[in-house]
Amino acid sequence: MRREELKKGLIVSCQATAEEPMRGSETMGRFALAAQIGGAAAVRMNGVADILAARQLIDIPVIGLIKRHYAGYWPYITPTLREVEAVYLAGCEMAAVDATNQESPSGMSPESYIREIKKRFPDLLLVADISTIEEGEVAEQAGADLISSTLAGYTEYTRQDSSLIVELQPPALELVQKLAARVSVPVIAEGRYWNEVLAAKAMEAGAHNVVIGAGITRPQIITKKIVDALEKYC
Ligand SMILES: CC(=O)N[C@H](C=O)[C@@H](O)[C@H](O)[C@H](O)COP(=O)(O)O
Repeated sequence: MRREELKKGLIVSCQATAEEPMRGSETMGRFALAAQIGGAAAVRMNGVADILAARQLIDIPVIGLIKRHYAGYWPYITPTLREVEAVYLAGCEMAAVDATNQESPSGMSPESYIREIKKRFPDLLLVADISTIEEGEVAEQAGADLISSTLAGYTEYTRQDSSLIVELQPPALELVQKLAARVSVPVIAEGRYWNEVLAAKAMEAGAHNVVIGAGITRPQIITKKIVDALEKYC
């Protein structure tokens, strides 16, 4: 797939951790199908089983990733070449990888990690998941095809000093705006965009795409947000 073929607009992240009630590849595949029916430009899926389940049902592009924790390391989104290869072999057009400055189990800097992935998998579109503008610029120079704000607010150096848990903080819209002005590759706004209002703001800020995950595919969180909003009436 060529980068120009990715339609602008919404990408739906269909992910659930082992503790979540929607966990199950069949369910994730169905979320992906619902996203396609609703008109999403692409989906973002974690793990080979979920990717394959989606692949059977949809023909829009799949951004694959594998979340894996290596002891002693923080990066966990497709952190080594082994996970990139698995995503590639599962048939994804695109792969999302950690491109932050935190020490990685790959043993490589973000720059050499991206260069190595592009060398080994030249036809895989590479989405660099970053947390700062500088990381985005380095990722572009190294050859990333798209830059996503996925990890803004999640790295040690971007965590906000707030009593709110990070998932409930506002999205990093300013970062998206600055990044879109600084890099020439498409920017994806991702992380804490809950609805169409925030998604539209991301597009106005210059994003090519906006990813919504929890706001569509984590019903227990959607429920809790609404329950909390109604608390004063109950
Ligand atoms: C930080 C991290 O691990 N983000 C993950 C990246 O793949 C997913 O858990 C998020 O759901 C995704 O980025 C979409 O974000 P949100 O669910 O906030 O719309």
